[in-house]
Amino acid sequence: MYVIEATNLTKKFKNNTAVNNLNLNIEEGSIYGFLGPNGSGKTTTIKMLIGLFKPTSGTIKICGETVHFGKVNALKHIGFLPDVPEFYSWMTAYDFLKLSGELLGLSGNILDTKIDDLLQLVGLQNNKKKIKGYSRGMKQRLGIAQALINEPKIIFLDEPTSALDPIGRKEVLDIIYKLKGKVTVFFSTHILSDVERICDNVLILNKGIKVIESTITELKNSYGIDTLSITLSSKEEITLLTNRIKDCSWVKNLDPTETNLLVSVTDIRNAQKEIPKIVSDHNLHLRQFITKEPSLEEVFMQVVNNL
Ligand SMILES: Nc1ncnc2c1ncn2[C@@H]1O[C@H](COP(=O)(O)OP(=O)(O)OP(=O)(O)O)[C@@H](O)[C@H]1O
Repeated sequence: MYVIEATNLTKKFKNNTAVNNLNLNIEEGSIYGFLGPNGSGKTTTIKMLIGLFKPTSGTIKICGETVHFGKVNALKHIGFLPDVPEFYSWMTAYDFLKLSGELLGLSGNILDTKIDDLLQLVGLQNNKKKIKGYSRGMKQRLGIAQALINEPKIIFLDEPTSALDPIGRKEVLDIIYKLKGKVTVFFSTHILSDVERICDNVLILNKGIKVIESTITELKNSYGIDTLSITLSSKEEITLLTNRIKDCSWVKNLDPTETNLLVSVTDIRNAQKEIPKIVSDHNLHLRQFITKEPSLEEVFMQVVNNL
């Protein structure tokens, strides 16, 4: 079942088309990576999907209910963590979640149990500090807890890891991953390794237009450039191998450094057959031969730069 459906969604700001004819069909329970460079229209899309921006044209359905700008009917299904979340800094995490729950009409033991579970989920269960003493990572984790307080079917996370250090990012990604299958996560970012770690499907947006939508594996298979890393025993051997293969049709790029050669190839099977043969024919000392999968970052750069 699709929990987010957008049809021909467009948003114009005067002459600037921030989102252009975007179609989305997002499956329940998935972690959906919404990728794009700065200014590509990610936040504008999210704001339309959650009813904060009125689309110039197009329709949106959340869990089957049409989103009408200014009406809250479909919003009961969603939670939202903005890119820069705001908190009452004098409160503790518990106080803040209690207030958030009460504003949504929750109370008593039900709310207390929910708060305990959420604090546990985001690793803030024993924290008695006021929010003003929180790190950015702790604030993002509290923001995720707040977005989940009304047991939404979908949470929208707008660049939740962008301002975090590697440890903070890992903590946030681990929490998001734990939600897999339980809540649909719509996760916008420009940090590609984060998407690679946790997302099922990705969409790449560029200048408001959907460029690609697929699984990460399909994306890498279709657009990735494979690389071979070859280690020999001397610089002379690397120079010889570089000269022998530089004109082969399957070589896209060569990057020799001392005893190592990185070869980007267009036809991995041919490269895997021919390079060991050349190494053997010239009696070179092969110390390492590794096939490196393309990273999502390389794929992204290729897709966006080829437009
Ligand atoms: N309220 C607004 N008024 C006018 N233009 C806007 C407004 N909000 C966004 N824009 C423009 O729409 C385009 C898309 O912006 P948006 O913030 O959606 O991109 P983004 O992908 O979220 O970027 P970032 O990663 O930098 O947050 C940009 O050209 C931006 O200047």
